Amino acid sequence: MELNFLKSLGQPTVMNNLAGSSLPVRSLCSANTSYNFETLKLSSPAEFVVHVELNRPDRLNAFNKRMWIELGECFSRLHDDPDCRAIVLSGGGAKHFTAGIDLLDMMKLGAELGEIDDIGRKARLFEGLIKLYQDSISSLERCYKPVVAAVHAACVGAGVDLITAADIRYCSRDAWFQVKEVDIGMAADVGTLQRLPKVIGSQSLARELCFTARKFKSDEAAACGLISKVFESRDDLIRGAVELATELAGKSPVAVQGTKKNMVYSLDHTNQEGLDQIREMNMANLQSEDFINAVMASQSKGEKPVFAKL
Ligand SMILES: CCC/C=C/C=C/C(=O)SCCNC(=O)CCNC(=O)[C@H](O)C(C)(C)COP(=O)(O)OP(=O)(O)OC[C@H]1O[C@@H](n2cnc3c(N)ncnc32)[C@H](O)[C@@H]1OP(=O)(O)O
Repeated sequence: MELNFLKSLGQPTVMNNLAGSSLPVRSLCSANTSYNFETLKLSSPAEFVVHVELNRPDRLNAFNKRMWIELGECFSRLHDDPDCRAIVLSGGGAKHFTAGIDLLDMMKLGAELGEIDDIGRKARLFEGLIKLYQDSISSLERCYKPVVAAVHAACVGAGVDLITAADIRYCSRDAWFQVKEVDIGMAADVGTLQRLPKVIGSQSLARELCFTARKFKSDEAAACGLISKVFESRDDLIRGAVELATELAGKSPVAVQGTKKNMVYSLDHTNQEGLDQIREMNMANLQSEDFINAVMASQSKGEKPVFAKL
């Protein structure tokens, strides 16, 4: 392949940047000790990979207000963290991925609402809360780093909202899913109704699942495209998700993050708008050293390119 046009861009050559270069490497945990959350646990199982665990196992990882807030904060910080290139999201503890919204927390909210007489003021409180919860879920989508959701056992209500905002979904054989909102008397309002039909590509099935709130198991989730891989056990699931995230973290962050940005954008734009956006983006990104290094590494034998942090 003719690479002179790349050299003419005046970028560094692959030799400077192949594996074994002296680019400094920081692990997320040692470099950034400020990821301290009450409801989430973060670790770094591999270089540039962050494992986020929902961490309320004694409440089946149900979403209380604190968890909604911390989730949004966590993903918005990972978006900006150059030591993070790919994320695994799982439920901590052996029992379930998540039991959905914390119903005790909702009852507390009911008591708070009881103190307010006026419907207009009650409505304003709800508006703020729903927006907060919507933004929390959308933070996965807004984060440029790919998110691999790893689901075991129950994934109920808000759990489905959460995983449909992830990029890739894996699960263990024992996983089951339920868009439970209708059965607690509400229309789902933090993402499932928007994202699930697009994820599974069937309005008919999505509406059936949302209207009936029926449970569906891992085999059906895989058959309809909600899940792209099923593992026999939870340990295998986490291993598989970390392996995938590690593979993604080894690739050019300019390329991977640009790909996510454009695929998310293209979900609710026309093909032409998507093409316009990627053209604008690649006007800059094709001048990145990542492009040159990746192309040259693909021509060399077995050498893995090393990419600078982003
Ligand atoms: C503005 C709002 C936006 C967001 C909306 C989101 C909506 C939703 O998420 S709708 C779905 C709400 N969740 C549920 O309805 C799930 C209720 N729980 C269950 O169905 C079962 O607990 C489950 C199948 C998840 C697990 O069953 P398992 O037999 O394994 O456990 P249990 O013995 O039932 O539960 C153990 C203890 O956990 C408590 N618990 C379960 N779910 C919740 C929850 N969602 N919130 C708070 N606490 C929960 C359960 O009461 C047991 O407590 P204890 O008796 O004190 O041990």
